[in-house]
Amino acid sequence: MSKKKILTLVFVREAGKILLGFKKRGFGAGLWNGFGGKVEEGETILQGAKRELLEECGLKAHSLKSVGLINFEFESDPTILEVHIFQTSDFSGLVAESEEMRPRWYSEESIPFSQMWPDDRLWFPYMLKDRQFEGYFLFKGMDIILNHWLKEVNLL
Ligand SMILES: Cc1cc(-c2ccco2)c2oc(N)nc2c1
Repeated sequence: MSKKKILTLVFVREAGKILLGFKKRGFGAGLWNGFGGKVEEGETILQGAKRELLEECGLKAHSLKSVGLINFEFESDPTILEVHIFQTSDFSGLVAESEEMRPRWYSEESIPFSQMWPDDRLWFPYMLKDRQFEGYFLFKGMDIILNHWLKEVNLL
């Protein structure tokens, strides 16, 4: 029976730049990514996304826009990671490093895809154009995509 884990990812955008975090430890360590993690018991996905953003980089999101939903699977593990992806430009606070993440603003023209999960270069174009999408990726290890699909959707 395959288990499902619900995770969030939040990307902060401002003036042609996007805030990424360098993951310092744990799952995805050594890669630049959005801010997020597991949704805890008793919180909504939105609450979990805002909580992780605040914990990981010090920013408080006042609103989040849903941009994507991706199911990830690893060949070696039956658990499906259901990742809810959001973006925000409606935030306050000062960017701060945490135990988990080292934040850094990147120009949208120079995103470090070679130091990110390999799926990112496939779906970032949707997010950067504010187009909503759904997708599925089957991984072998951390860096080989065995199979995937992506489709644009219109949710709202
Ligand atoms: C397999 C996988 C997982 C995640 C993830 C972990 C926590 C939230 O998302 C990814 O994030 C990105 N950008 N690609 C990813 C691939």
